[in-house]
Amino acid sequence: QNGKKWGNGTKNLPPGPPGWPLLGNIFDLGTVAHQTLQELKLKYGPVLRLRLGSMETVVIQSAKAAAELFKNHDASFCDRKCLDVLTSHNFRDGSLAVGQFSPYWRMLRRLCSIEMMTNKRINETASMRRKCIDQMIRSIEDNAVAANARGESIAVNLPRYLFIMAFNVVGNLMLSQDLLDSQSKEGYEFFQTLGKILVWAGKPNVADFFPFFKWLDPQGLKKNMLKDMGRALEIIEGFVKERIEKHKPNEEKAKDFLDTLLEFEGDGKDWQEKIPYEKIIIIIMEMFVAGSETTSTVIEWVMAELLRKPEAMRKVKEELNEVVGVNRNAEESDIEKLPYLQAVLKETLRLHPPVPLLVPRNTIQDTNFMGYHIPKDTQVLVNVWAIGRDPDSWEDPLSFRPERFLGSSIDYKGQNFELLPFGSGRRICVGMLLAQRIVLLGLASLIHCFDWELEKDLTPETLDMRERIGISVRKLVPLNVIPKRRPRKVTT
Ligand code: HEM
Repeated sequence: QNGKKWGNGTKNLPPGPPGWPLLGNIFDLGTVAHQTLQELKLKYGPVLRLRLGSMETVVIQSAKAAAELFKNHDASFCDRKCLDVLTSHNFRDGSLAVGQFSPYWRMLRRLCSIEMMTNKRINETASMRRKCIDQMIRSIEDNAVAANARGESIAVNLPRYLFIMAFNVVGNLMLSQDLLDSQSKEGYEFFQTLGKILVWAGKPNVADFFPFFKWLDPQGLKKNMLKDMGRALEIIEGFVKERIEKHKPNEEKAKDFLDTLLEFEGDGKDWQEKIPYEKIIIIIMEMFVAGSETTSTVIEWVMAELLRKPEAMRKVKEELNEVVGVNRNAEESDIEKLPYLQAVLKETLRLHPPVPLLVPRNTIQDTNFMGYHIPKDTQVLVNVWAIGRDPDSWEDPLSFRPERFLGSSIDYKGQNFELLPFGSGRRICVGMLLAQRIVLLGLASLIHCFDWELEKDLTPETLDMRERIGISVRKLVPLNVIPKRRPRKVTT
């Protein structure tokens, strides 16, 4: 099919499988889309065209094509294609992540970048992250002690603890509050409701492929989303009201993100008024959706890879012993002195990017892309999972070898197109620097405080590394591991 002219017969659209009448290539996606798409690359090359029902889609699958997109065409590709379920309760209109490229989006993006992407602002909240990570370490230990006393296995379901930690970090940044402490019934309900929202948003929906089905909602996804998102927004609104009550004006308190949103009165450029209250609630909720599971999933994948590679785990521990020493906890200020741990994170993000196709883009105009015609309103997916495993970009791509990054300048900050777990360009993840801090300090603390062992019936060779699809790609089988306290002083 390469180079064949499609559609109106005059424009050179990218190649792709022929597909069924009406349905197009829906069945070509398989159950794990990023893996199936990688296989299609072998036949059709790195720029693939699919028709998903009535939705035109282009998939980018090589570092060279990604570089072309982000360096030369980012402006045409910087809108988002939005899932139908995410239009519930006008979510899209307030959202940064799936919002249309618009003055509102530009204003919000700038505001978030200042709050989350500048080292100065991130440094101001270092002790809060330390506190949330210490709480996690303590509760893993308490759980192990209690299980031991009951004569049960002390293995812990690690992703559960990680998710709670990441969720509380976001809660503190947004609202100066641990939402998941034992006191907060609403916090727990919000946490559970968010889990359901992630399920509804992660399921393929017929209404996205055939707008005609929107009103029918044959899978009931919109109905479920309306209910659960409605409840989640209600709970967030409750927290916001409570937090406004608590922080009286002129009181000396560290500013949180809610303060920033409430105080904003226009930027003299894209937005000249206050941010409407309903939008503030949506923005805060979105940060929980975008920031908790992604971050906790990465830590789980790193731990799983290290448990499969005892040699790499040993090197991480040695580095920590050398830099941090045995009598104190790791701090964020240690991170730059931990090059091996940083390399381990890069290698894990290369093999297990939690958002493997990035958040779908949408073209805002007809574009000539690498000699192909890409019409306006085409969904654009970038398969960073396939690019991370591409033998044209990586030597021995399927092996976990953190050493490949030692002495290399390749990073995941959007400039090296063979490694794009956070995307690139105008829509690059706005929480990237924050996520990096949480993940690296979380890992350093988990590994410095405990020796981790697999359960009796598992070996590094038999650890299950299959993927589970949702809004982020997690381990199908949650990592259950045994924490053994290292013989030294730990949490403060
Ligand atoms: C390791 C953890 C994370 C990963 C792997 C990740 C990944 C991504 C990716 C791939 C995108 C889309 C980028 C693109 O289209 O080019 C994105 C967007 C976004 N992320 Fe993250 N993310 C993580 C953590 C976070 C955190 C902690 C937050 C905030 C608390 C956050 C907030 C957002 C937002 C708001 C967007 C939308 C940006 C926009 O459309 O302008 N993310 N993230």
